[in-house]
Amino acid sequence: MPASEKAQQLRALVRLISDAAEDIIKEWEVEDSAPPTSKDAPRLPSWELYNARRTFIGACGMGVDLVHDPQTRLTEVAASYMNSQALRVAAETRIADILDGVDPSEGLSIQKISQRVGIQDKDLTRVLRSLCTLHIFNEVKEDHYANNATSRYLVKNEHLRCWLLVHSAEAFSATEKLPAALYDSLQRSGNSLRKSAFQIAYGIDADFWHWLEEMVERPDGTLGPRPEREVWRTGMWGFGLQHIQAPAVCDDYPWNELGPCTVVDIGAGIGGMSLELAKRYPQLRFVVEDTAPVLLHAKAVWERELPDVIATGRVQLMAHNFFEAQPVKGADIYVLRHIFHDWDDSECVAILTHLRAAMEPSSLVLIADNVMHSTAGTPHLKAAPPPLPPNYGQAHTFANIHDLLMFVMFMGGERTAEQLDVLAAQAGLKVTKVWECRGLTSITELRRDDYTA
Ligand SMILES: C[S@@+](CC[C@H](N)C(=O)[O-])C[C@H]1O[C@@H](n2cnc3c(N)ncnc32)[C@H](O)[C@@H]1O
Repeated sequence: MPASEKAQQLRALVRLISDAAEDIIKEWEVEDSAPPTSKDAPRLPSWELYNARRTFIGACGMGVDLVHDPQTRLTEVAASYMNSQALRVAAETRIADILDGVDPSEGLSIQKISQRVGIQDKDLTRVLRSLCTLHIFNEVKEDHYANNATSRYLVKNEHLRCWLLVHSAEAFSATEKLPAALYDSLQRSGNSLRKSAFQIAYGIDADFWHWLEEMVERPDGTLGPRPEREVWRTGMWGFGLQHIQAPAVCDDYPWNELGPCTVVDIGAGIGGMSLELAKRYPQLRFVVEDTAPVLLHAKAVWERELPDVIATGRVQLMAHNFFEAQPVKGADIYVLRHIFHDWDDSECVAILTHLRAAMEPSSLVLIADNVMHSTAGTPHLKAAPPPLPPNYGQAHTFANIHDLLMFVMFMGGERTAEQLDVLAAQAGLKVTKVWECRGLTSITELRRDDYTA
């Protein structure tokens, strides 16, 4: 690229960064004047903050690409797993907890940290210096460390700690086999003949979920649940789903504009999404569907959280296999949150076909999943301001990571709205709108293909 073109691009990026920064500061001030109402509920950024953030992050990322030496940048990307593993070590050894309460101007010596975590001080230094360079922890003076604003989030925060381990332990080992899982994909037709990268890495036929539920021998010789199970329960289901993946699906779809409606929550788990909707939107009724064992757990949660809703029948718990005919006919809304990304295309079409058979002309299907946005853009999603690619470039990184994570662990994956539309058409449905939500998960609305507004 000629220097004049690069200069033009760099100036445009710096302008974006500068404008976005002012918007961010304004929104920080607004946030400061209204402290969070609950420390447990995810705090949603305003749309202004959300958009300014992704513009800022995207523009910084694109600026780095523009000004960095390309060969060094490629090398850094190729070796970026080192950062992941450094953070994993810090999470496993609870370094943020060790630094809690330490004088931020003095820090704690590497020798003292090293004694607490059981790693040689000069080796641990490598880990901590890598993280400090990424603005996680502070090296306040030579070989003395303290928490900073980012690492402080990890202090006594078992949910976040486990969420980080979900992404850096088994998923890391599985990702090493991503090339192996890809390179033989043309030789094998149909997912039933293929193994996930996780299965290849662990040399097993069982899928991840069966592996996770296995009983294993503990150090004392007795049998017990795999320790990883608690990590996934605490990190994924107890935190990440609500706080990081889908913080806004109950806010950014116009639930409050629906009249009295029946929402069928398919593969609902304990019905976390319906539970949240039931608390906020009293006009909605729910059918929570999953397998019978999961519903036992769901019943206990609903009885504890919303006993009236269960007693009055505003929610019904119904055992149902989503590969069989849908028992609730003509519901207003069928919602599937975080279901499709677990399944192959043919299985998603089978699920949709059963829904199509149950739908009235006015029924809706809402698919709540990560909607992939490519750098080529799509009319379904808001495009970033130029010169950013339409998907906001590096601000979309986590979506791509998550797509690959679903693939390596479960042979699943996330889809674009266009890919969903192709599946919908095979089941007699069509994508009518994508409701973009703040966070990873958005809502794609499907209607019958004979629907006219
Ligand atoms: C990733 S979880 C999503 C749970 C929930 N929708 C949420 O967003 O919290 C997938 C759910 O699908 C359920 N599931 C898997 N296969 C199923 C089937 N054939 N029929 C019904 N539910 C199924 C699982 O039991 C699990 O609760």
